[in-house]
Order: sequence, then C-alpha cells, then structure tokens
Amino acid sequence: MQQAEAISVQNLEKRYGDKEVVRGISFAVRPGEVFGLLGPNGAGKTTTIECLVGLRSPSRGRAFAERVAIQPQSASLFQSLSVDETLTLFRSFYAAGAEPTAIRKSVGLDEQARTRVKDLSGGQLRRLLLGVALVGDPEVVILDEPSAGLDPSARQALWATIRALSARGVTVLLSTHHMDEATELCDRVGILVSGKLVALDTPEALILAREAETVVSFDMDGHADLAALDGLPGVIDYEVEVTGRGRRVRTRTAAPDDLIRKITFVPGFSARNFDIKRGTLEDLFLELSEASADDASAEGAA
Ligand SMILES: Nc1ncnc2c1ncn2[C@@H]1O[C@H](COP(=O)(O)OP(=O)(O)OP(=O)(O)O)[C@@H](O)[C@H]1O
Repeated sequence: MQQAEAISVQNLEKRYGDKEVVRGISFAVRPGEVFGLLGPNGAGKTTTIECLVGLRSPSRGRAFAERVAIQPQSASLFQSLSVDETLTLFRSFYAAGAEPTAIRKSVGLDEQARTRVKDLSGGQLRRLLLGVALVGDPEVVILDEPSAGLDPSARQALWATIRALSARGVTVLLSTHHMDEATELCDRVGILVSGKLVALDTPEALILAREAETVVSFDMDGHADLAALDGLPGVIDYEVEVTGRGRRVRTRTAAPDDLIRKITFVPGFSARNFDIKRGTLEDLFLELSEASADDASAEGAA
C-alpha cells in the first residue's frame, strides 16, 4: 500500500537560544508531489529543511521524510574528483541506486564527464550536486534553492528533471525565491514568513484568491462615453490615459473574461488591444511578506 504522506511536518518549532525561527508549522506532502517552500530571506526555510533531513533536531514538534536525499552543499565534494568519479563514489554509498552515467545524462553533464569538480562552472556544480542527490534513487528529494545561479536553459533542464522525478512517483520539496518557478513547477506551495506558514495551497488557488487584482487594459475611441464603464459588472475601478490614438483604459476587475465580453459589445467603444494582467504569486508573496514585516515591527514597538 502506498503511504499517504512522503513528508510530514507537525507543529514544528526551532529555537536558536531564545530566538524562535520556526514557530509551529504543519504541512504534509504526498508521494510524487512537487512542493515549494517559499519565503523571504531568514524566514526559516533552510532550518525547516535541515530538521526534515535530520541535520538539526526540532525544539518541539516533528519533521519526517521517507527515504530522503538532499542536494548537498558543494563543500561535501572532493575537488580533484571528476564528475563521473563523484557520481560513482556517491553511488557506492547505497546498496541500490541509479547508474551514474544515466544520472550524469539526466542532469546534463555528459560533456563534463571527466571534468574535475574544481573546474566546473557554478551552474555545472549545482547540476552535479543534484546528480549526487539522485544517484541513491531516493523516494524524497529535498532541494534548497536548486535553480540559484543557473542560466535559463539549465533552469529549464532542471525543471524537466524535477517533472520526470515527480512522474516516477518521487516526491520533491524545494525552496525557491523564484515565484515563476514555483508557479510553473510546484503542485502546492507553502509560504513561510518569520517562521510561520502564512499560505498553503496550489499556486493557482493562491493566485485566484487575489482575482480582484486582475487588470484589463484596452484602447477606445476618444469620443465614446466612459459612463458606460460604470454600469459594467465586475468593474472595481478604472483609470483613463489620453494617448495619440484615443484613450487607454485600465480597469481593475474581479471577472476579467466577463468584462472583456461586455466591453466588446458596448456601442461606440471600439475597444481593442486588450491586455490582461492577472495577479501573480509574486504579488501575493510581496503582500504577505510586507504584512508580516509590519506585524513584526508593531510587535517590536509594543
Ligand atoms: N545556527 C544558528 N544560530 C542562530 N541563528 C540561526 C542559525 N541558523 C539560522 N539562524 C537564523 O534563523 C533564521 C532562519 O534562517 P534560515 O536559514 O532557516 O532562513 P531561510 O528562509 O532559509 O533564508 P534564506 O532565504 O536567506 O536562505 C535566520 O534569522 C537566521 O539568521
């Protein structure tokens, strides 16, 4: 029977001295899920990850992961070994696992098979670290900012590797500062701010919850009567800019599709050049981070 949870964090707290950096968080990740841990610098992501892999012990609560591998820090590699030698060495630590050459290929280092660790570029080194995490064929892979320092094509390759892992049923927990990456890649995300989990859902649901922020912009003829906009359903407010070609209108709406359909049929508007900007995970992230920073300064002032 397949286990319901590959990762489980329950009421996890971590203090360093009297500083509480993880303040009672709970979440679970199911097998094959890609879960993103987001949060500003110092939010407690790495601490949570370190508790999950047993590098730190919780002050209270519990953090558990199935047969887990973490993408290690570069310091744990031998500088004079080649890529292949490194993968073979780490493979030898496990009774069973993947073929080092297959892993080398999957992380895109075929051309660097004989390159020594010390001669790899920063991005290549990160790919090798991912390979080291994968060579023991883990059920759960934990990646702390895996795309940091990767160029766009290496980032795409990393995403493909992560998707392939997930398709095989491997569970992936990653931390990232890239909201586009989280939106593209993660089935669910948890947003950690000042040691508390302030949001936990699919990226789509989190973005939808902010639908009021969708902005629909369009051009319209200079002489049409703007009052018609006031009567349209779903318009929260709008602003108008006079341009060389007529007027550019920006509306904030909770129902962008509906609004566009309606605007198209308003007589005299000749609305055109529509542009839709939906709320993004980044907007939500910034809002939550700022709200919490305000709370913290209020606490500090009290
Ligand atoms: N060994 C330690 N002793 C004391 N404080 C620590 C220790 N390790 C981390 N901290 C503090 O705990 C807080 C959380 O750090 P953590 O590394 O978990 O954050 P993070 O979310 O991973 O941040 P970043 O995005 O910057 O990597 C920070 O304020 C950090 O200074």
